[in-house]
Amino acid sequence: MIRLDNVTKSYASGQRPALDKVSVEVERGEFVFIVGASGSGKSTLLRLVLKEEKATSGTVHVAGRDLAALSSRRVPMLRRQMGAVFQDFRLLPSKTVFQNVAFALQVIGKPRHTISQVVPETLELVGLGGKENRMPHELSGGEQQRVAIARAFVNRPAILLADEPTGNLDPTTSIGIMRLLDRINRTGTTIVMATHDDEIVDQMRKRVVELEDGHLVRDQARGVYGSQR
Ligand SMILES: Nc1ncnc2c1ncn2[C@@H]1O[C@H](COP(=O)(O)OP(=O)(O)OP(=O)(O)O)[C@@H](O)[C@H]1O
Repeated sequence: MIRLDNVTKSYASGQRPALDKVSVEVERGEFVFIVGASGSGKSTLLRLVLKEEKATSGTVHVAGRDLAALSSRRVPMLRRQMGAVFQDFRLLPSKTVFQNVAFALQVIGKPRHTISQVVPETLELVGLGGKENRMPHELSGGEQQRVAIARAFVNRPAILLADEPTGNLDPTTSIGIMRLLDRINRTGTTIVMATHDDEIVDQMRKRVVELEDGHLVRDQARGVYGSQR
């Protein structure tokens, strides 16, 4: 589903690369944590998969396509197969919960009757049934992240990328968000999540890929946060 072969990403010459000769493969339906200290390259890895950044060398394949060979015309097609959620939620503040989620379908041209059916279903799935008309500022942090997850998942993408999705949430709320991501993963969606949250990684016992200064230093099935090398 996702494959990086010997990928190096340098943002500026003279600086050490953000990723240095990283090779990793994620199969369809997997749940993978990317862990590592601040600056180790986690977000860079996710941005390469989203084709928001270009690898300096090496190749990135997503859903069978070499991203370097993908014309800019085809990028929207690629992005439709991926949802992304972030630490800071990134909701549209002047739109309701419903409108925030519906927007993701409007921009890809889905008809109104589909939107009016799929958005409430997805809000129900993430535990926000009945909150369609709230504004983002009327929601707790955990609820705002649920809206962001609904927006990322409403088009049922094959891949969900999450960059520190629990970074702004307290531990109890974070557990709820992880349960939701786990449920989405069980529907067959591949999930790659960058995180600093050791408790969550230790509880979930999923595959753990650890980065250190841009190097992949550990790839462990049913891993924990702390390195056991
Ligand atoms: N747009 C950019 N321009 C220049 N350097 C960058 C850019 N983005 C990231 N970097 C550098 O690349 C390295 C890896 O950053 P990255 O954001 O991928 O790390 P991270 O592991 O996600 O960190 P954090 O946990 O703090 O988000 C860092 O040294 C960072 O300063």
